[in-house]
Amino acid sequence: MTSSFTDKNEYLKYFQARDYLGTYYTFDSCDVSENRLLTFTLEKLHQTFSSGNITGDILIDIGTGPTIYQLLSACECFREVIATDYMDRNRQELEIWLKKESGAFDWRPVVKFVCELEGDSEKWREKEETLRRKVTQVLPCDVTKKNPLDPLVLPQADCLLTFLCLEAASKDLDTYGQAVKNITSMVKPGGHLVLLVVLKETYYMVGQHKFSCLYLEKQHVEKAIEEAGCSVEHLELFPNLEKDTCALADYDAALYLVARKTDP
Ligand SMILES: C[S@@+](CC[C@H](N)C(=O)[O-])C[C@H]1O[C@@H](n2cnc3c(N)ncnc32)[C@H](O)[C@@H]1O
Repeated sequence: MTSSFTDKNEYLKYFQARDYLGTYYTFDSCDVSENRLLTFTLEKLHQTFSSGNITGDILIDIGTGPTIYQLLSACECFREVIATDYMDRNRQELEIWLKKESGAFDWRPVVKFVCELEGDSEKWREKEETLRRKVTQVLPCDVTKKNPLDPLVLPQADCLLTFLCLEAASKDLDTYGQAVKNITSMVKPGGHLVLLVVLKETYYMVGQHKFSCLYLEKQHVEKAIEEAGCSVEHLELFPNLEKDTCALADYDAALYLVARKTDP
């Protein structure tokens, strides 16, 4: 595959949930600290959601993929969590974990890490059950549509997460800006957006396949957020120190960002 944009058909053909999980979320020694981006992200999510400032009825995660790590801290703060993804296979993988079916991916090292941040790693079973209970729907979604959940229309969410999705789904900066607007329309005025974005990345690997990523600089993300009627409340950068030694992805840094929707 060339470095050109990975379109939806290629995602359907080549993005294997198990390869993705195996590459980015499997830990040889059950020690999550070997994945520095993941531990950074979990720590930031813990800080954001343990503050008690972001709570409400509905949390929507856009482009959940086959992963649950991003929901572990947040699920404590909302009555209901709605997971979404473009691909059936990812949604199925998620359902397997939610329904505790055989062969479900083992998220225990990650769940225990989050419970440790919350003060008691022994509570991992409770945490898993809380998340399973709170995820009420796993829905198809396409961020390039004006209503990403089309034809469904949901009440606006109190908070929306999107981790490592929009830069994978957007072929250029205009599409990215529009995708940010599309997902922001799903949030209540005064509600929050929490994003994890990789900067200056051109590709990431899933199994043997290379997936494109829109090359984004920090100011591109800030501009898109502001043009979607949001103001940035918190922003942190995480440098990729393994850029030259790890061929899995070529991002320069990851950006963790919390914004508030100010315009209706
Ligand atoms: C790099 S994965 C991120 C998955 C997960 N959020 C994580 O943090 O690991 C990118 C995700 O974006 C999804 N995706 C790609 N194009 C999309 C689109 N147009 N609308 C919604 N999701 C899309 C893919 O199916 C995939 O699950």
